[in-house]
Amino acid sequence: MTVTEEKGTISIHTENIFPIIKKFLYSDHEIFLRELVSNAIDAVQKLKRLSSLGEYSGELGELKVKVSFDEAAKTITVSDNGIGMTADEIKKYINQIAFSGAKEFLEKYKDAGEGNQIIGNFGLGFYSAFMVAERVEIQTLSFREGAQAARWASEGNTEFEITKGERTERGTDIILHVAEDSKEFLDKFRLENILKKYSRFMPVAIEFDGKVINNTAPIWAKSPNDLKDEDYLAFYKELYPFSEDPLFWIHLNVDYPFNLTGVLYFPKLKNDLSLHREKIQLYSRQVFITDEVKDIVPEFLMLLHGVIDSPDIPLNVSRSYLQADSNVKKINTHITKKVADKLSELFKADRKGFEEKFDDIGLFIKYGMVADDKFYEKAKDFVLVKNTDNQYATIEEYRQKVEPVQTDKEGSVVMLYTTDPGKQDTFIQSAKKRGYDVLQLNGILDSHFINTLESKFEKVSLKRVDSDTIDKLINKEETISGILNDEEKKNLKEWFEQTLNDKNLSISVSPLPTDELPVTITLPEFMRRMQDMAKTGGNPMFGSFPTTYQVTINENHTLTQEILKADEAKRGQLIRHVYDLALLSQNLLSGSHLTSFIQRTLDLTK
Ligand SMILES: Nc1ncnc2c1ncn2[C@@H]1O[C@H](COP(=O)(O)OP(=O)(O)OP(=O)(O)O)[C@@H](O)[C@H]1O
Repeated sequence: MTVTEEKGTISIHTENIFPIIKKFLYSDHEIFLRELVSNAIDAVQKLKRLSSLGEYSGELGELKVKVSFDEAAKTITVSDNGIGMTADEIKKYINQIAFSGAKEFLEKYKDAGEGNQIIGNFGLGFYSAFMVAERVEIQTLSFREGAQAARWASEGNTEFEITKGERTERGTDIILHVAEDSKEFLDKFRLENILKKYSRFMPVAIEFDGKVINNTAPIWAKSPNDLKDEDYLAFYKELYPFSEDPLFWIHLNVDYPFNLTGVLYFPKLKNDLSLHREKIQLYSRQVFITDEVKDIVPEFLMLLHGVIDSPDIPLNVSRSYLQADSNVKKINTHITKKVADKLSELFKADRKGFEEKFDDIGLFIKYGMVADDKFYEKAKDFVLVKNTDNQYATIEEYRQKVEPVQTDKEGSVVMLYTTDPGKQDTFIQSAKKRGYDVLQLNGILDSHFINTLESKFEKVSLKRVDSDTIDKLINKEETISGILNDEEKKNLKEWFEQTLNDKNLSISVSPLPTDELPVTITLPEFMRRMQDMAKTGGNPMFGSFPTTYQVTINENHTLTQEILKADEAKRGQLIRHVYDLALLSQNLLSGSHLTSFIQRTLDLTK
């Protein structure tokens, strides 16, 4: 195994791959360091394996990778004491394999066509060194007995040279002679930052500037049995130093049919979902790949934090391809199932604790239910609803609870809800007086959640408590009799129309219980829903429909009798007054209307 000097031409057909690669990976030049450090780590781990298999009997020594730079000489060096290479191996692995990776990249690029984005983290391996170096040199000594040190150098074109090398100890130095336009990398902070970004959890010690920069045994690579809560919390702090503690976490550990490890944390969700996105980091065998996991992790799971590590996620392809990849799909399904199982387990093991956490995790669960049918199937048994007395129930528990009182004449269970207990109090109280229960559904996703529930639960509908008068809210067989004749009703309706003079009001006279307000203003459920959906991403056209409020005059109320009896002047005053009371009960009375209401009230008590 002696090194014979050689010059040669690397066998690829395209002479000018390099400028193309350089151009298209422009924004990601820094990954050269990830690739070279990964190779160095592979070389160390291969040696460890050979040693444990008994194929290498020499001393292992302190296995490590060292990154250094020399500003004056304009070099960056990645050294390892791994298996090294013989001259023949350089020819095989570097000349053929490394450069064929580059060729493959070019072919993929051609296939993808101009407009198609190629994912930045294409594993270009060794060749990526040429994104920052005008010349790359390898000094290496193989672990094999009697091996001779070898040196390889190339300028990134298709020519290379191999000569005798200088290394006296087992391992490899990759020396980059940094190009003029990449001098920014000859900087301690820059290099340290890149190393921390990509190599923070790589499995072999990496030394830079006199210290080890990585944690070689992050918790996701350990067995859950060996870990305590403190370990998970400490790791969370390590990942997100300024965040509040997470609520709980899931340790992923799959060998078959794909390889996946990781820890996913449930953060305390704030109503602004965008704050929580893009926090999952994707690794491949402890090498950081990306924190843009958009197409790898289902949308709703992106609210989770933590780490996913899988060598089975293809990274060297375009994003549209990634979504269709069968491993990615399996991984998605698996994670979704694990997350649902964990929540179900928490619910069953500690219902009270689950209820206490529900305000923080409810948003996440509902998001999952709206977005993913499989998740819905599991979550429907543990998702909770909370009523205005702050009591929690599952959907089924709640359905059973309200069924006796809140079933309408079609046999549908009508669940009532409020989006604002303060503003809708009058309506809540009148519902409660009739023995109805009212849910609080005021989260940002609740309008979608309500639609999902209605589409999945047969004979269940949800209505906002102020969407109709109490008799029609839950339309039962029983009718309340009215005390007015047709003539009186007709007059009332006309007087109201003339006095209020607003074409957005649809006025009617109805028999309501005497303890209801004389006038009730409601916005029908369907109309409000169309508006809500338009606000949160539905068809915006619905939002521009004119809003018609229903104004219902309670013919059984004593004040209505007063209106009928009053002279014209008093009648106008009373009509405005009962209408203002209706507005007031919904917190809708403001400005000059409020001022004249106060004045009128004072006049009345004179
Ligand atoms: N530091 C090193 N020590 C020993 N062998 C190395 C070292 N660096 C590279 N090699 C050899 O060169 C080969 C080609 O490296 P390259 O990084 O281009 O491809 P890869 O590591 O096989 O794949 P990829 O980087 O795309 O995951 C490696 O497979 C390895 O055999």
